[in-house]
Amino acid sequence: MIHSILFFSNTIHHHCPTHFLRLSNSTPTAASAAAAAAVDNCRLPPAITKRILSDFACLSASIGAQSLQESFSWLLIAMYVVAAKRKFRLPLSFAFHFSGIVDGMQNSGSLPKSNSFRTPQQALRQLNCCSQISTGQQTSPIVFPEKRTKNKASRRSDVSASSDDFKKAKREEHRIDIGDEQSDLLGYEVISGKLVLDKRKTVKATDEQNSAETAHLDNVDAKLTSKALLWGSHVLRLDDVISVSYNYGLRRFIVHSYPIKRPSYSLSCFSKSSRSRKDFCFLASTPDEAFQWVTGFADQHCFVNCSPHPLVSSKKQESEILASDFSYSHIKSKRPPRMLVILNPRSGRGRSSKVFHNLVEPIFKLAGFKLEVVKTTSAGHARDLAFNVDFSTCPDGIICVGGDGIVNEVLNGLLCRDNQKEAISIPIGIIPAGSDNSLVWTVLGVRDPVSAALAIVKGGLTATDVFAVEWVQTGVIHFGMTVTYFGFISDVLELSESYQKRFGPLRYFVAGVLKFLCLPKYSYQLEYLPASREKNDLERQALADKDEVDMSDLYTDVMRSNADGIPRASSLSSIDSIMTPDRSGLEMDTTCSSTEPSDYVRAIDPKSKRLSSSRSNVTSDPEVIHPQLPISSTLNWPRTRSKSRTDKGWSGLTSSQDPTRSSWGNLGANDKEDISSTLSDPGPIWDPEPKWDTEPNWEMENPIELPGPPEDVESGERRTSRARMEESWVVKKGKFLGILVCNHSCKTVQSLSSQVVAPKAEHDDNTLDLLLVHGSGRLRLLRFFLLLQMGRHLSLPYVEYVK
Ligand SMILES: Nc1ncnc2c1ncn2[C@@H]1O[C@H](COP(=O)(O)OP(=O)(O)OP(=O)(O)O)[C@@H](O)[C@H]1O
Repeated sequence: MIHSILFFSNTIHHHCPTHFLRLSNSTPTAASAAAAAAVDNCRLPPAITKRILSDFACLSASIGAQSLQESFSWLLIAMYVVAAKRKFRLPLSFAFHFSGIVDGMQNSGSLPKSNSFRTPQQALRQLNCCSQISTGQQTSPIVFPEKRTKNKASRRSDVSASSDDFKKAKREEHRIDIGDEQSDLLGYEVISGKLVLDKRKTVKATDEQNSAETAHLDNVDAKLTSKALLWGSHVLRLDDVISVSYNYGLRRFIVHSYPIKRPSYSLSCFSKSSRSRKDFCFLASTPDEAFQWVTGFADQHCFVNCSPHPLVSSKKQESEILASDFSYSHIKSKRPPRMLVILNPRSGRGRSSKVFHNLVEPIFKLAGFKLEVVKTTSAGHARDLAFNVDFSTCPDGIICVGGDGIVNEVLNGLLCRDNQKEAISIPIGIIPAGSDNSLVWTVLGVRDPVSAALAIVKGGLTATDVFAVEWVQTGVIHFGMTVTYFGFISDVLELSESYQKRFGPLRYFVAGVLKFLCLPKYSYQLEYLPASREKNDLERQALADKDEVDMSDLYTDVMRSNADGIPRASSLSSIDSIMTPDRSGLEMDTTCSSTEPSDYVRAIDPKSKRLSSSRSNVTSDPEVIHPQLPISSTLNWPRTRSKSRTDKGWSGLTSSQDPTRSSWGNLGANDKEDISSTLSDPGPIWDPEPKWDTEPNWEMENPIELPGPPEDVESGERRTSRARMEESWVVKKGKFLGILVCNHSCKTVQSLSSQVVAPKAEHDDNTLDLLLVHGSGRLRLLRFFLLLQMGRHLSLPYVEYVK
């Protein structure tokens, strides 16, 4: 609405200058005074009121108005424009509320009597008409694009509407026009006609056959577009629709939705907007039209829960019904997805089960999901489940209900499987029900379980980089998607494990205080490869050389391979790239080690150094940066995005290259909860297309590039490129309070403001962002954490940020 009004005002400005001249004989002072009084009556926030009046002053000065009523129309437009700019929500009904205020003022004598107040839509329509005349073109964006599906409903209802209906429709006409003005935001029209919104709580199946029962109900113009259902002044976005319930042969169908409910302005400081279930029961004019409406929803990828006619069970009537009402073909709805739900009952202080069963499960049920729910019994259970699950039982994905820890376990379980190729393509859905849900908040901008469930129902995939951390002593690899720490935070997380039973979620605080009181000095040598443009170019070149196809291509392929065109099941995230352990581990200590940028970070503390059997040269100067060539030229070739090779070859290689290490599938004791749990980042853009229902075809050539050994034969050109990349390695040695390696910007979940830890980091940019907190001492540490809370930590002179 708001945007379309902005759009309209632009249209007016561009196409209708003569019209403005015609209106320029107004009385600005009287109009301003009346406007001030009317706006005041609306009780909007003072800042917005002020802005509206100043915008109105400019507007009326530039266009003028023939009458006070004209002025009010412009004033109302100014209100919507200001509200749009300020992201303040004026509901669609506000125009009517405002006109009521003006009428009230007129009746009470505070404004001169006038003809009926024109809504801005009417004013706009008039102006727009002029613009069309003056330009001689059809410029109005009001009109929906050509109907894609001609339907009987609209035509027939037009013809068959009774005169009463017609009068009612007339009454409602101005309302539906509001929806019309949003047409640019609402996509193309699928079907339109008359519908009755039935608000009766209990309705017998036979009631609707009796037209007397529904005669008193209002018949309104309704329209289903590719993005919303509109009726009267209501707009229901299809993104908020879960499913449609429908009985063949009836006029009635129910639209199940979870629209966002925003708190009223006065309460907006205290309560957040939330989603809650709303079912809208509609009656079409005929069963035939109802069928078409429901088919329209199915065409827009809404799940349709079709049932037989309620009387079909009654044998006596069956033949009659079949003869009269069941001449319909079946509605082709999307295939209900099958998923595994892994629920950590301990998450979120034991509230996760309640969250799932009360809030989330009903949504999945409405959407027809077939779920197998498994509750974890201990730490590590989720990883075992993901490691062992037969994908044919959950082809559409795994939903994690809990905090970041459970997601990380599932990720690690999947990536440790023999069939990684298939495993990394299994979508992971996340229902935030833990005490820390930074990943889903970070990557999708979703914090509440209902929105997360809705996002899963709607489909779409978000590709996410995955990094690997390797314990050099044991060779254990741990995967993560958020952040990995060295130094103080790492120690706190480790210590907190031992307080899990005693302190529960408070354990982080207890461990933090204890560690702070006996803060050690952390010395590290750190090696990293800064992400430079040159390096990125080289990498891109290398990838192009290798004819690389990434994950998104895979899903595109899957989409294309879908025979019936219904999109595939999806989830909140999928694993886009995997870091490989460095095969040259015999020569050096690495924490991450493929040539993905994330593996361009290595750090070693003295303890690791002692334990490590092999070590590259260490520089003696603590803060000296110098180029180094730490990697043998054949062993560190970009692998994650290169041509695929067999799964076994990949995991087998690690052990064959380095007998001291276990394979990738090592489910070692060092695997613990993702230490990303305190941090997150703002979400990416969803893949706009839902991807339900496409069968993955694992037999086809899988374009996912799994990590693998480098090509044996390399061109001289490539070798040169790599040598140049390796030359840029930076080595830092000294004391660090902490080293944070972030895969995304890490918005802190707890904070009210939206400051982030690593502002330049993104979840899918093939780089990791390093935050180096140099030095030692409690005061420094305290300052760092205090400024982190305010988002100003990067201003500290001892904090270094490297991409
Ligand atoms: N049934 C269980 N009993 C005990 N621990 C479990 C169980 N299931 C999973 N866990 C462990 O609990 C850890 C934390 O789980 P999760 O992140 O889902 O919840 P949370 O509420 O965010 O956790 P936190 O306790 O960190 O606040 C996981 O890493 C997992 O290893």
